[in-house]
Amino acid sequence: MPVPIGKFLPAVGECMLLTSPAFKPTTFCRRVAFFSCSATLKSRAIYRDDESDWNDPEEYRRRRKTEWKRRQGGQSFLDHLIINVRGGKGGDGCAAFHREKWVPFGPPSGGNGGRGGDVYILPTSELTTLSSVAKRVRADNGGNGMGEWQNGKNGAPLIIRVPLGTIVRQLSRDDPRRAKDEWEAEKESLDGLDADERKAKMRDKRWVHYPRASESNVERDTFKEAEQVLLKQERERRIARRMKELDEPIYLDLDHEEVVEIAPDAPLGQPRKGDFGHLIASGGVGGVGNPHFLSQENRSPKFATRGHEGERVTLSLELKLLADIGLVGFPNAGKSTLLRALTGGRAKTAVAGYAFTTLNPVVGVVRVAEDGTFEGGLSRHGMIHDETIVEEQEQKERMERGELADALTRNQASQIEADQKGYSSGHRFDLMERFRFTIADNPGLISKASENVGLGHSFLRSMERSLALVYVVDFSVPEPWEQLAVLREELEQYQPGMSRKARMVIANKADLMGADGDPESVVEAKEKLRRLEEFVKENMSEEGRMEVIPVSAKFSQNLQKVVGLMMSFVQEARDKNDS
Ligand SMILES: Nc1nc2c(ncn2[C@@H]2O[C@H](COP(=O)(O)OP(=O)(O)OP(=O)(O)O)[C@@H](O)[C@H]2O)c(=O)[nH]1
Ligand SMILES: [Mg+2]
Repeated sequence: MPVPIGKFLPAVGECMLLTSPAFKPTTFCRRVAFFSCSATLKSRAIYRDDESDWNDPEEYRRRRKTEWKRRQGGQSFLDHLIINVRGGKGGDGCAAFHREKWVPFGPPSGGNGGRGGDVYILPTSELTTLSSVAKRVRADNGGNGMGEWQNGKNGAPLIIRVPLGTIVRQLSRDDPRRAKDEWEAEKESLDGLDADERKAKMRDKRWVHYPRASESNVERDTFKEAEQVLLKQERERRIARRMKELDEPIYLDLDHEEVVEIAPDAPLGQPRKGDFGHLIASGGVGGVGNPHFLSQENRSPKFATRGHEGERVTLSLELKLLADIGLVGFPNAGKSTLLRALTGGRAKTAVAGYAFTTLNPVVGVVRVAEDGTFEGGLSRHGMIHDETIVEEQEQKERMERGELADALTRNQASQIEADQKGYSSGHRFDLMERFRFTIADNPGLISKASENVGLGHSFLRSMERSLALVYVVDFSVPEPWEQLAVLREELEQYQPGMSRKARMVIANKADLMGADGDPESVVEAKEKLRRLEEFVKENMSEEGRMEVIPVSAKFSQNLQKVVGLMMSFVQEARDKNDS
């Protein structure tokens, strides 16, 4: 039997909620009132710092998590990551002399150190998020040289795999998030030491001495000369590196998978160019063994050099999310609930009555049939999208009552639905599907987000590539248009012109309007909708005509229209991009 929810949505031409015969309208309405009330109260408590209950351990934990996220400044969103990369250190050269029977004073025979491993970055279609990328990456060190002219082995190259659509940028020197390079790190380690200690430490880092020869070595002219040469080369290397960082910092837009094709007639052993992707940090060169310092003046050099440190770079990785539509709204406006409703509960995004429940953008897929029916609207179980904790509790209770033992599987339920309606969700929808698009649910945006209030606004990066944006406002607050003005302002603060991408305003939680059945509150709700529409018309005309749609995400009401409009925005933008 169809049951109307509230009085307002039916009044604006909304459909009825179809329920199973076992459904009890009275309990249902009581539950609606209870949860919506608690949601509003809770959200207010979190908004105002002074009112929040710091003694509640659960709330305290949540606030700390949100605060941590905010301090990360967007670094810990899945689509943005800062990583420190280090090439492997070169292996040390060896100071040794050849010894064999009847040859007591053989020639110097220390081998050279191996090269440190290089670090490469490789785009691959096998990944879709940056979550598997480590924040600290370090390639293998080269092996040390050994006696009898044995050179150390080279460190293995290390490949960082990233999803297609990743932008790699090297952080500039003045960026506080950049890790120190090898010279800065050394300088820091010398802080607080006197001149002699510094010199000794610096030497120790660069030279390997034959056993018990270190003191005599440093007195010798040949060593002093070699040290001068080494320091000069190092200075030149440092200047060259810094110039390179300044003139051509790493910037890679990894949009295409690299297919390495080697000509069939290529000679054997030809290096497989591009196999590893793009070189981003080279490993340090290995140190040289003591034969390198053999000269007329020094017939038995008792020193060798250590391997160079590998290059250190700090990279910002940014994955351009490929969601067609981005939801923008205040915390608690119901963005996550809306995404769940549109995807029939398939998008796993947490819903709760406190601010900043969503900490990372989440993408869901909306599938639409020829006649405009969307998959989310078919799901019998997904009709009511309650808070995650409530759903879990219900599930638990059902399990304890043993109801789930006889419950139909998703496929069985789908089969019954298909028989009844001709349509069903899941794999069966594949046959009907004619159009699909993706929607990104985002963390809440609040006033002064551009000044890093709330979670800041760095997550908006994930919406830069969206084809269209949709505002979601909480229609049950006294003046929803105020939210709209703030959202628009914050989008502009993030990127001038970004608010022009907005195409529609969703006035969510419309079920709360006129829920008491009082005709006066229905009139009030209609008036509020009119004022919201007027506000949009007067203040947001730059974006073109924007529809204001009252919906109830929680009860999946009026979503058909929303899907229809979203589909047309996406289609239009795709056509434009193609032409
Ligand atoms: N009555 C009613 N409540 C809703 C509706 N949509 C969402 N809610 C409730 O509003 C609260 C917030 O919902 P969320 O979906 O977590 O809101 P959000 O915008 O994702 O919030 P953040 O992730 O914090 O930005 C929850 O208690 C929901 O149950 C709706 O249409 N009607
Ligand atoms: Mg959310």
